[in-house]
Amino acid sequence: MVQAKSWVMVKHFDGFPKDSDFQLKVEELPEPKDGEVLLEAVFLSVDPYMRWVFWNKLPEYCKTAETLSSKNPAFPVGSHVVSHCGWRSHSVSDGADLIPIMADWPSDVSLSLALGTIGMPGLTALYGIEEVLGLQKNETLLVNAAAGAVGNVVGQIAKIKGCKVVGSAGSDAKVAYLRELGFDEAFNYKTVPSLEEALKKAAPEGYDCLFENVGGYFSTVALPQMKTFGRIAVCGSISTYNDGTPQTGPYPHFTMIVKQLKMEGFTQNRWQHKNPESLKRMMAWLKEGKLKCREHVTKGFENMPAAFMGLLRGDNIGKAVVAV
Ligand SMILES: NC(=O)C1=CN([C@@H]2O[C@H](COP(=O)(O)OP(=O)(O)OC[C@H]3O[C@@H](n4cnc5c(N)ncnc54)[C@H](OP(=O)(O)O)[C@@H]3O)[C@@H](O)[C@H]2O)C=CC1
Ligand SMILES: CCCCCC(=O)/C=C/[C@@H]1[C@@H](C/C=C\CCCC(=O)O)[C@@H](O)C[C@H]1O
Repeated sequence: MVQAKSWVMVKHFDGFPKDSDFQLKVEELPEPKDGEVLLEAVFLSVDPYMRWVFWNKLPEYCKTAETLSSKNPAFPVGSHVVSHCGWRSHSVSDGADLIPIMADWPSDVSLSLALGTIGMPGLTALYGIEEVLGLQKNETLLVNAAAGAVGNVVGQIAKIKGCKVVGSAGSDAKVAYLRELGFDEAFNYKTVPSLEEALKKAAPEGYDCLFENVGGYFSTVALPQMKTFGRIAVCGSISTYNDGTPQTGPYPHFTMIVKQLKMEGFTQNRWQHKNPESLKRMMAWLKEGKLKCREHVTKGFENMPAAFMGLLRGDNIGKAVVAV
């Protein structure tokens, strides 16, 4: 018998999540039956979409876990997987929801990156750029929440593709990090006197592509800065996730008509058939030093809600993860 800890939601979020919305539970797990495995979490992910998933109670939360005991030959004891079975320290799985960590994962690369650059957020960046935007060499790309898990990879891949990259982020330390990564222009959207002027100054020629992570006011100001026939990949709209009442206009349609813009929302799982090849490609970039990784690590399973709320507040530079 193993004692498993899990975080559950005891009250629906009302605006920004609070400590009292979460509760830590402890339960005894049964031994795995034939075909099952017992997993122990090594790293757990906190992601913005969990603000919604918690509410809908979808079994989506992601973690890397090690197999402790196994009655499923596909997952031998000591092997590592990405699992989607919740904010749990231990879980029993029949293997259906488990993704083995990429074969030949280098021993000097932390497994936590399977939740970040070499995982879901990295794939989001890659597919947003290649499948949605079709970004071309010498184009100018704008990305917001640029120092976060998805945004920093967006900027780095766009540089690999020979583009001019402008990033916005919410602190001077984040802006310094973007410059370190090779972004051509970066600014702190919280302290610039005018967002419109900052966007114009960074790219007087206008933007071919916008990788949209933030939405809301940022989007309203950025759209008129697009070039005619500009493309926008709507990946997220984090500035609206904690709104009690939905934000209302200005609405984008007039600008979209005048500028003849193309806007497409997406989730990265549309291209999951490409994941094995894509992850290999990104791991190669990482090993060649073309893709740098930074993480914001919170220690301790008991600190999951704090890590999650910190992410929504913008505490993280790079991917926010919890190390058990
Ligand atoms: N479509 C898809 O398949 C996926 C979409 N996403 C989306 O991509 C976006 C980025 O996710 P991810 O990289 O994991 O998260 P991040 O690591 O970027 O963390 C979230 C960041 O959002 C910024 N932020 C928080 N509140 C606001 C606000 N009110 N206005 C502007 N920025 C804010 C903060 O950075 P700062 O200090 O710069 O404000 C914070 O660090 C999210 O919108 C998410 O929902 C993520 C994964 C998959
Ligand atoms: C629900 C708000 C999602 C905001 C964008 C985002 O962060 C997407 C992340 C996806 C996530 C999808 C989760 C929920 C989507 C809607 C659920 C439903 O009702 O079907 C997960 O798939 C990982 C990211 O691709």
